[in-house]
Amino acid sequence: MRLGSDHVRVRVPATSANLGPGFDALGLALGHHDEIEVRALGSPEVTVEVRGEGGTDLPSGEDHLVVRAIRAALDHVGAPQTGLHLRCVNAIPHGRGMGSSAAAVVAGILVARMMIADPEALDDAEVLRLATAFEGHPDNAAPALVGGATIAWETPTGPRATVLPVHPDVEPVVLVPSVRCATRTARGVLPPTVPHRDAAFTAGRAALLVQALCHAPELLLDATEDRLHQQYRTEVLPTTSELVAALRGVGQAAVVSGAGPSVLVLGRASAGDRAHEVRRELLAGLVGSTGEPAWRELRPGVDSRGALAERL
Ligand SMILES: Nc1ncnc2c1ncn2[C@@H]1O[C@H](COP(=O)(O)OP(=O)(O)OP(=O)(O)O)[C@@H](O)[C@H]1O
Ligand SMILES: N[C@@H](CCO)C(=O)O
Repeated sequence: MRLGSDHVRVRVPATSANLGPGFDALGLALGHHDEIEVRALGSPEVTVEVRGEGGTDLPSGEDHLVVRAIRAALDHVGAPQTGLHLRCVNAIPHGRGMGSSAAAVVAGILVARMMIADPEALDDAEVLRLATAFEGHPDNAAPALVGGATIAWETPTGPRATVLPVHPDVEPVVLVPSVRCATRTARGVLPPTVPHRDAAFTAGRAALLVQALCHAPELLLDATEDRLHQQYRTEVLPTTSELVAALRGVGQAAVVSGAGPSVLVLGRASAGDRAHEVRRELLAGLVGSTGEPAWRELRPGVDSRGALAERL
């Protein structure tokens, strides 16, 4: 496979995985994006400029996650490697449960798709397969790639995903703390097995959640109950767990966003500003050690387009 373009741009959304009971399966694309512009260089060097999230703490060479994903995708289709210059404008917070790593990986693979002469060699099925190999699970990569709410699952021939028609009244709200928690840490506290009754309870809620998201948002509070992962994560996400419980106590469909520590509320646009006021009051009580606000609220909307890539 030869290269066909030396200058490409990709825009990729944040995502919230699990949505409560859909552990490693359900995900939702959010209207909050990273943008990456890449030029192939004649020389073998790699340079990375980052503005926004991660601007001071990401690697600036071959170890950068987007570069690693580009390299893996070029190798996958037998394309030659090349020097690269990346300009990243990052809005997705890192280590907060908003799918930053999946966004970086999907972006890198789509950069490779746009750079090669035959982009069909990296169709969506291949992109999801490669991204899942990086991530270990497809629940963030699927909505980052195709947008909207997705159910992703693994098969012997690779991961697959299907898009759900989200009811227009469903309004995602993300409460983002200033602290991070690595996904590896939040997966490390999960038990190897769970009681059968908890698995059965959660399977029923995951099925109900599909109906609630698509047709019956009034069921979202019941439908977002989970017994597979959130209770175990309290150990590493104590404030997140308290906030989820407090919000659920006042009728808001709050869950841990991805592996945390952010909280996702599946709100309703028709509910007006009262729900926002309740969240503002709860968050006002959560301040950092120096008195600064420790949490912020994002109302990003659902991204229904997924990642966009173009040759420049
Ligand atoms: N845009 C990016 N460019 C380079 N590396 C990134 C980028 N975004 C994330 N990363 C890497 O991924 C790490 C965060 O990944 P992690 O899986 O822990 O959290 P997350 O993806 O933000 O959350 P979650 O998977 O729970 O939604 C960062 O610390 C950084 O190393
Ligand atoms: N399903 C994953 C999402 C975060 O990558 C988890 O909860 O660990």
